[in-house]
Amino acid sequence: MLQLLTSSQTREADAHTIKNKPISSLDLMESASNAFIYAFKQDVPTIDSLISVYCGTGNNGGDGLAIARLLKENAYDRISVKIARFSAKESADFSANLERLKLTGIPITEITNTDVFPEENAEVIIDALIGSGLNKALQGDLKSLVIHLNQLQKKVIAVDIPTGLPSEGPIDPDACILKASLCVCFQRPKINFFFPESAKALERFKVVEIGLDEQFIQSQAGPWKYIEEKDIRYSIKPRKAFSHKGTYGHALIIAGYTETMGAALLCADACLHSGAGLTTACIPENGYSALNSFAPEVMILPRSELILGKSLEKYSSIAIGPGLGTDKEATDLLEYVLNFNKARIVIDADAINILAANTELLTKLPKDCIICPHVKEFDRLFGKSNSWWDRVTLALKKAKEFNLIILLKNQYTFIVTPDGDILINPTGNPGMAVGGMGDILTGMIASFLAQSYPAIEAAMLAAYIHGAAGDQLIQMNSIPPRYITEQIPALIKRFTAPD
Ligand SMILES: NC(=O)C1=CN([C@@H]2O[C@H](COP(=O)(O)OP(=O)(O)OC[C@H]3O[C@@H](n4cnc5c(N)ncnc54)[C@H](O)[C@@H]3O)[C@@H](O)[C@H]2O)[C@@H](O)CC1
Ligand SMILES: [K+]
Repeated sequence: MLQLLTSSQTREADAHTIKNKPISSLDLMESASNAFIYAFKQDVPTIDSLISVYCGTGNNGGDGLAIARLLKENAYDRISVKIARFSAKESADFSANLERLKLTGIPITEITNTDVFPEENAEVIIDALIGSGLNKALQGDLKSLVIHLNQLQKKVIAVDIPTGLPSEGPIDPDACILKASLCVCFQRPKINFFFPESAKALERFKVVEIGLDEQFIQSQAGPWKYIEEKDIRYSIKPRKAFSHKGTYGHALIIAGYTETMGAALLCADACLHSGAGLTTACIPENGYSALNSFAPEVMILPRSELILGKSLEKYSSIAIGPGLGTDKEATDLLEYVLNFNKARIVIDADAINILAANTELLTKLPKDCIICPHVKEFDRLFGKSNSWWDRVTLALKKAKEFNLIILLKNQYTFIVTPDGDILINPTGNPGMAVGGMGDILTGMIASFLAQSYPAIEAAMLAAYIHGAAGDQLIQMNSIPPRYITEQIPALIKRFTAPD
């Protein structure tokens, strides 16, 4: 997993690398600028593009100056540089790069006030105004410049981070930010890239290596971790020779209601496709024939038997919630499952809403229980938050308080653990924003739990593979959740095979 850094940790990583590699800070800036050029060339391959590089006077601006020079060395020769000089401060590496730039003949314009902006006919703007050194909201001249640049509606490529976006912490919905179509960021994505509010700052990002000390970065403390494919490969266990269905556990899916039986079917079917040895669905009687034709491998536990107190002893995992409804019977079922207290449980959808209406049940959740709310379910359960940063911070507090794993759905799903980690899932795409998608995910988690994966791994595997299945279908505008299920067995096999 990639350890993500706050801006102050990034500064420490820069300083550590400079001291111990060793490398001069000017050479590190050169390395960062070269890495930017590498990504830039893939995105803007046409060397006669008109490019304007907007630079502040700190190190982000220093990068901008070096980038302009290196672009010229890479045959892009229609470049101009605009320096926003609204204060007398400039960093040493900015000054050194300005001297180097002056030798290239690239035209340099200084913007010292915002009464008149220089004419701008560039097709591409490179944003090197402010980077991770942002320490307050944009205001005054810099804010006017950013508003002006946004109004030009050009393609903007940001260096390290879009000007005005904080690297971490709540994103003010009214903040003035230079909107980038691409951000090329250094060594690690910024934590704030994973929150929906960052959509106003950037459309996509690419991460480039600049040569910071990886061992130092990975040893940093902090909850934010980014899941990689190798974590999935490391975690997945191959099916063994001489194994039988009993080896892979027995999952029970308690779900479905007359109007929402489909949720139960999708959930049980996804559980089956994710490798559980046996899957049983506890659904109302009017769903039996649908289940038998949709997924004949899935067995049935009559809802009436469970209500009468049927033992749960034989199930290795239980999923409860998809399409369950929130009536008295559903509440009784959830309470019955929680009182059993031995199962490995995943709670979703209506069962989360039942928890929200009966918060005393939260104290009955067994250790390492997984809940997988979307944003509305989360807010209903734990109260409203003003920003995603606040919401995920609250999830961290609640995960510790109730000893539970919270899988908070988002384009980048957050898996928040009682040990204080926030694992960010990188897979998935907007085509997956379709009803029923969460039911698939819940079935997958139940399946991995049944197969004895530790709960955090079960959540991580399910989130990653669910998203990866969606990414395999990226050519579809919207993806019916059933199609995700079809992808699962082969994807698991692929991640099991040696890389
Ligand atoms: N050696 C290093 O430390 C490296 C730094 N790099 C670059 O350096 C950047 C960070 O540079 P700096 O720390 O110099 O900071 P920035 O260049 O991001 O910002 C410059 C200065 O602007 C001022 N400022 C902050 N918020 C402001 C606001 N709202 N309005 C007006 N002024 C404001 C601050 O005094 C800050 O120091 C990174 O984003 C990256 O682009 C890279 O060159 C890699 C190596
Ligand atoms: K920037």
